[in-house]
Amino acid sequence: MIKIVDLTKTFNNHTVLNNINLTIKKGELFVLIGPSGSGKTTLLKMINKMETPDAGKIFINNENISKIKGTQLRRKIGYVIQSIGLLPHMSVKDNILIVPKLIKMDKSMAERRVYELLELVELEPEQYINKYPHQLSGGEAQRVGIARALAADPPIVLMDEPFGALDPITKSRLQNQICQIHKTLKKTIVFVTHDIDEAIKIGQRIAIIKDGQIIQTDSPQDMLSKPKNSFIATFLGSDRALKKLSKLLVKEFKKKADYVLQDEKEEVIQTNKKYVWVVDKKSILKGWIYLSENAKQFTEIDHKTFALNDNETLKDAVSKMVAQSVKTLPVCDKNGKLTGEISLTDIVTKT
Ligand SMILES: Nc1ncnc2c1ncn2[C@@H]1O[C@H](COP(=O)(O)OP(=O)(O)OP(=O)(O)O)[C@@H](O)[C@H]1O
Repeated sequence: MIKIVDLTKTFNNHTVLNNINLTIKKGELFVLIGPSGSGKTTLLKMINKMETPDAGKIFINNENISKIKGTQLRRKIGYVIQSIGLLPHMSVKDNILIVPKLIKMDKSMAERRVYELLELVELEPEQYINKYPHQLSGGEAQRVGIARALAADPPIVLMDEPFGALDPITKSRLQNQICQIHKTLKKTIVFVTHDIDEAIKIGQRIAIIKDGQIIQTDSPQDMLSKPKNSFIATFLGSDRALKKLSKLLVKEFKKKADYVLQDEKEEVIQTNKKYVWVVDKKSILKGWIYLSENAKQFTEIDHKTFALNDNETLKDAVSKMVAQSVKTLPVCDKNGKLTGEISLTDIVTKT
């Protein structure tokens, strides 16, 4: 959908982007990451013609954007920036309505859209619609910024370090929201950040840019498994094996768990296994039995704190194993029903 061909940009004899080639697929959440000054913002701004290239071309849906007027192009591309850029004298509603008004969207449809979008970014419409930017927290203002970028239903949204200034908890919530919005609306999102954890968390593909050149483009998993060179490996961090685990879900790695019914736990016989899970008649996890050569020891457990659920990551699994000093953990559904188990050996050998 967005094709960048041999793109070069120079500011005052300094080549900021050097022969960039990149294709971003339709509906993809694509992350551009790199050190400060590496040219990320400049590249983003060229996609919506806020900057013009010195050489090279950009195609959107096979159309060369040099043939499209900047103002016209920008109405079809949402743009979210770190400093948010909400107009201070306008209410939340009027800020969101800026582009719908410009494109002369039907008034009642536009107003309905404001409600829909505020709900989408999890801001209660009645509570926020008439507020002014100075009455919002940083996270709320950023969510209004996202709603505004989506107001005219653009197929592409560019996001330039949108969560850079937020505290870690708000940042994490908004990252989850962006992933959810991306899943629901299926927009093409180009997201600039210099936070590698953010890139790995939200990106379907990541391009790492350095001194105006793209060094590697890959899915987070592939990049973490096979960094192309030492710059990428350093950029990904010495804990990149753990980061890789943060992209893998328990449900994809769990295996069948052996169990006995609570009422029959006295009858457990020795096997070559060191333990067996204990469940009640409804398959709710109640504990485990440690089986040694000459003893059987039952330990009661609370599935809420001890077990994993399907949507936790393998990083969560390892962290819980370390915290609980065990090498295997049960996996339960939300009611505590045992659905499998996961072992440290499996994590180490299969990832
Ligand atoms: N309009 C401009 N005029 C002159 N130099 C510019 C202009 N815009 C950007 N630059 C320079 O181009 C280089 C790349 O800037 P850019 O903002 O694209 O980097 P970035 O990777 O987004 O950095 P950061 O992560 O710090 O935001 C920098 O050296 C910057 O000073």
